[in-house]
Amino acid sequence: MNTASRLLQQHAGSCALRQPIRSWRDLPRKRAASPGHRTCARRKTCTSAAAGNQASGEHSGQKPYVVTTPLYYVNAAPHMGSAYSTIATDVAARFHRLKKEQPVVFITGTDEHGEKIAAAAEAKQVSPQDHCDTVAAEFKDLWEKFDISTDSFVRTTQPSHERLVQALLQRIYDKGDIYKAAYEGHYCVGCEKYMDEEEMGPNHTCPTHRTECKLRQEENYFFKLSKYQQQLEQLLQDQPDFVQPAPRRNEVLGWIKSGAKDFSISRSKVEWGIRIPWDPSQTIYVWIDALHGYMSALLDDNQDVSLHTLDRITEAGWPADVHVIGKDILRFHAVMWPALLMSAELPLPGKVFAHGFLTKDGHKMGKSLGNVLDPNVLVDAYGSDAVRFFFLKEVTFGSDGDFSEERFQNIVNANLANDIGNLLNRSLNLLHKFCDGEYPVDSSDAPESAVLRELATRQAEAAVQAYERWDFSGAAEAVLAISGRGNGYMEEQAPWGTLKKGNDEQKAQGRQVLADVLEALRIVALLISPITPRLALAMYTQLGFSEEHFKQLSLADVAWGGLKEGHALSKPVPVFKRIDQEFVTEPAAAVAGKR
Ligand SMILES: Nc1ncnc2c1ncn2[C@@H]1O[C@H](COP(=O)(O)OP(=O)(O)OP(=O)(O)O)[C@@H](O)[C@H]1O
Repeated sequence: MNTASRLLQQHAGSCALRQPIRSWRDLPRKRAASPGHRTCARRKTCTSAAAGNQASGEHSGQKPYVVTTPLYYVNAAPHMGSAYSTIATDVAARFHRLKKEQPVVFITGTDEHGEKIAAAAEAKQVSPQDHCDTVAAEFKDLWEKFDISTDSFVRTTQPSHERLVQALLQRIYDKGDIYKAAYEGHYCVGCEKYMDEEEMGPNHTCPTHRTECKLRQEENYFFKLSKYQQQLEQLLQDQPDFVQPAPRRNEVLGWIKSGAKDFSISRSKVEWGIRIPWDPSQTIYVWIDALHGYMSALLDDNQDVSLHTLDRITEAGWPADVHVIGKDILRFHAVMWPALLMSAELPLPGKVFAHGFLTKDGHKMGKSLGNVLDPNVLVDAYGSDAVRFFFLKEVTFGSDGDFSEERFQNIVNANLANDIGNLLNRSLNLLHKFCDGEYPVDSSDAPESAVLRELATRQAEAAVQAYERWDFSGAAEAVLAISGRGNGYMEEQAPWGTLKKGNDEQKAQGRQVLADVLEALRIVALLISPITPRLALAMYTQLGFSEEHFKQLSLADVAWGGLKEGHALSKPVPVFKRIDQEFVTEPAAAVAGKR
């Protein structure tokens, strides 16, 4: 055992008693105090239905559902692609909170070391740490604007993270899975990685960053990935869902079968990084450093970390259930990360979901290329719900999608302002005019075969199933089918006529139509709440419920029968303002939509 290991072990013995590992059993208290949560959207606009599930302590003793976004590289400000991953992960987190099966821990953060960061800082003539502080704050601010319900925002420059990475690598080194060797290869600074021949375009160009990958030679430490080839193959056979969607799994299996090559985990010439614990002349390769962030996000910022901590990492909530990533970083998450964990004998994440790219003119939007759509411009002009809704409904999760502002405005107006917002406004107006603003019957009195009850029940099931399989577009479509039918039903039944001029029986029918439409809209609000949390809260408020009530909702509440006779509904105020303004982005790709 080398000195560093010995020190780590001694440290383990002394600090374990003094400072127990943060346990997910402490989450309610920790959550309120965590730095990520201090800046999270929930503090300001707590629009998460069922956001209170952790605070209530109702899940004590259960492992949390842990879901992560990539840790974004702070080489430049966030763009719509970064926001896309984060919004999608937020939807998954919100949906799981609604299920109330487990507490949920939603992790995001920033990846802050490496050559590209040092270069970006130098270009601005600031220190790397100052640069990271500035850009990390931009990410946090953006997540707040987008109502991202983060539980933990991890930064890879925080002390607990640095200690955890060192402890974990030391364990792998002590096991004999790391060795030193000379390396020569073509390096892409944009990707911060050596590229295989088959990954590069003509003249050794990186297809993503469109720059030449320069030939480099250095002496590095290597991880014996090859030793884990069989175990990795077995993982993908035993857990076919480990990588989703299916084409990505096949891609990963192809990589593994074609030979899992040992890879370099250190850099000899990069100063801005975490030192290799047994050889401080080298720094840890930024990608290896960043992957550990998913684990250190579960620790307190300044927590002491030791080998002992690693042994008890499950008490902090590890493993993650799902890593949501873009398809560009699949190899790191689906091959390298599991292999490192296998070597360290720690539990593997449950799943890696790799979504597609938002493209501009058919090319991946990216910070390095600068061909990005500024999410601040969109969210400032149109609000969080509109942007969240458009990208989740219009881009099939897992596929690529382009943006067009014209299509954005059309879709959002048609679906959110007209189909949902107008229907609620019209029916509430009628309710105030003809029923004194009181819900006229018990919604559960409608027979199960009643048009809207039958449809809403069926579509709710379809929406829940779609969320479960990460088909956010399908979930949105299933919900819109309810509001769409609600509009049709209003037109067919025309309750305004019968309520005004009908006999008693016709008036009762008119009231029943309004009651059914409003109950259907309540279900719409709850089902769409993971995607458009503000709109959902506004709808619930209009339906006469408090924010507290909204926060306590669970999936069980999608069952027909929530609105009761005599319940007072609020005066109608538009819940979603129609967009009627000039475009705020440059003319972008002409056609949006699914591919
Ligand atoms: N165009 C995009 N579409 C969808 N997601 C994206 C896009 N660009 C980045 N992301 C998300 O961000 C992750 C990569 O984060 P990173 O900070 O490296 O961003 P980047 O813009 O791709 O950086 P760079 O252009 O410097 O390579 C992706 O895996 C994905 O989750």
